[in-house]
Amino acid sequence: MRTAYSVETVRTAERSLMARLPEGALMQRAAAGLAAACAQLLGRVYGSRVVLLVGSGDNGGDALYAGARLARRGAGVTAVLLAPDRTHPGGLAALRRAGGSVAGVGEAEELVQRADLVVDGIVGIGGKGGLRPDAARLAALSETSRAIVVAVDLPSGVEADSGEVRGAAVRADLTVTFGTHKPGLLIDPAREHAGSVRLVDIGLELPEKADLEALQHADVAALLPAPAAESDKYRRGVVGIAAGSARYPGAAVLAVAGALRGGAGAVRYVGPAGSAVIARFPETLVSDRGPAKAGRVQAWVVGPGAGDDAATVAEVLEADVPVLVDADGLRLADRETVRGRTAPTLMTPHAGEAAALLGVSREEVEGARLTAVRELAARYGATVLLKGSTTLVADPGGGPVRVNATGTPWLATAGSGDVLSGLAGSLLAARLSTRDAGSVAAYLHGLAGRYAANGAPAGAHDVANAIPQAWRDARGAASVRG
Ligand SMILES: NC(=O)C1=CN([C@@H]2O[C@H](COP(=O)(O)OP(=O)(O)OC[C@H]3O[C@@H](n4cnc5c(N)ncnc54)[C@H](OP(=O)(O)O)[C@@H]3O)[C@@H](O)[C@H]2O)[C@@H](O)CC1
Ligand SMILES: Nc1ncnc2c1ncn2[C@@H]1O[C@H](COP(=O)(O)OP(=O)(O)O)[C@@H](O)[C@H]1O
Ligand SMILES: [K+]
Repeated sequence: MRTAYSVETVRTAERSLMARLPEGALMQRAAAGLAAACAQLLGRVYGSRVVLLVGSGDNGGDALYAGARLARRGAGVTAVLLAPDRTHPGGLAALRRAGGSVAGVGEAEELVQRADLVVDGIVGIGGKGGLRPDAARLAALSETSRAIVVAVDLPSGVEADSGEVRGAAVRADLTVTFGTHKPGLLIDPAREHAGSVRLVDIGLELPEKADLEALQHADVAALLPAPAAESDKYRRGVVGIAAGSARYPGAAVLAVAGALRGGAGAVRYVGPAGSAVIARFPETLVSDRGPAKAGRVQAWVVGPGAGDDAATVAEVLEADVPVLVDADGLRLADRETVRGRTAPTLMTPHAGEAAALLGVSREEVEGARLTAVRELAARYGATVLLKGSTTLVADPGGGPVRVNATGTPWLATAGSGDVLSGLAGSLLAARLSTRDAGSVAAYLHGLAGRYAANGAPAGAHDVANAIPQAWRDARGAASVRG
């Protein structure tokens, strides 16, 4: 599991470690890791031109000590000081001793234009609010520079705890972060500013409960349902799909396509698109009765392509099994009914649907995904999976939010959300919790999107067809294969 911790937790861990170590030891560990990453990117350090953008805090100190290490290996290093009288004194002295030089903000543009490598030490976890004007100008220079840009701990200008970006922010090729990932490094829009992220271990001891978690192959492998010798289709779980309409029969077909690859033993379909579903997937159990009379299921999916069929949504929400609500179902579901359910509910909005539920704009949701997903989960008393460039899954009672890193923008294709809801519903029927079902489905769906697209456009049915490949890939990390 990859984990990320908030600034407050990082500060607490740093304080306790610093109390046990000689002064400056942590910063030396950080600077050594930073300098090594820079050297690797440069290839040849000797003779390279390095510009450090140095703010008045310890983030600037890291940049200066790393710059000193590069200068000792023959790089020409110049530090642009945002606040010359408040620059980290030890770092500045080290750079000078190593032969580095110092410049003012006025000289930054020319220096950055000629640089091979720019190191962003403007602000790290001590940054508050949007960047101040001088810092914002330096950040903007980094955006237009042809040099490699390495951010120290975080790209300056992004919010460490939320991934929000309010105004100018450095756009890095690589971010070298210390001790732990910060949530913002894994959530867009900040994630995009970070480029690749390298974690340098500085020995921090962090609590067990993280603020953000990202599943990895081995975590997914451990959660995937696998049939045992005594399994039959009912024991494996039956998922009910109440989706599609005369107008949108395709949504039903795609949700069933996802569900058939999700580990349930059988897929039951109710709704007006039965003939389209059976024509494509004859293994589906199609019922022409409503959800309450369709036969037993261990989980329901309701909403994809449902149009205005509020009655079916209400009927499904009455079932005492886990329910996944997606697409039109989100608009049609009564909030108090969802809150009052005793069995778990998983809601899967994209940013536009989340915005409508929260009464804010789509841009606001996209700019502050973490806040939006937590707020929705709290309002509905349900697990919420917020789709998009970084998919987030939040439980209503708090706890670590899951972030999915496997997706690809090729997934932004009509119907791919329907495949996801079928897949997640199937995992619910196979008895995963709403949080695990949502995050495992997002993981497999993202991976399937990569396999299906492989650098070229793919349709939603291609994504569904690639789920088994994603599943096998994730299971490859497990020790026992079935
Ligand atoms: N502690 C440790 O053990 C270790 C810490 N490490 C490193 O320390 C970093 C944290 O250092 P930090 O606490 O000094 O804060 P930092 O990120 O440099 O920023 C504060 C400075 O920025 C300024 N500033 C604030 N907001 C601003 C804005 N919007 N726009 C412009 N300026 C703004 C603010 O100015 P002030 O408000 O004081 O006027 C202040 O001077 C951390 O990210 C990691 O890199 C590593 O060495 C590992 C060991
Ligand atoms: N930029 C992106 N990067 C990664 N995944 C994306 C991106 N945009 C959309 N997706 C994914 O594609 C799927 C689209 O779902 P949705 O918006 O519900 O589409 P539809 O309603 O057409 O099925 C979701 O799983 C979402 O997370
Ligand atoms: K920085």
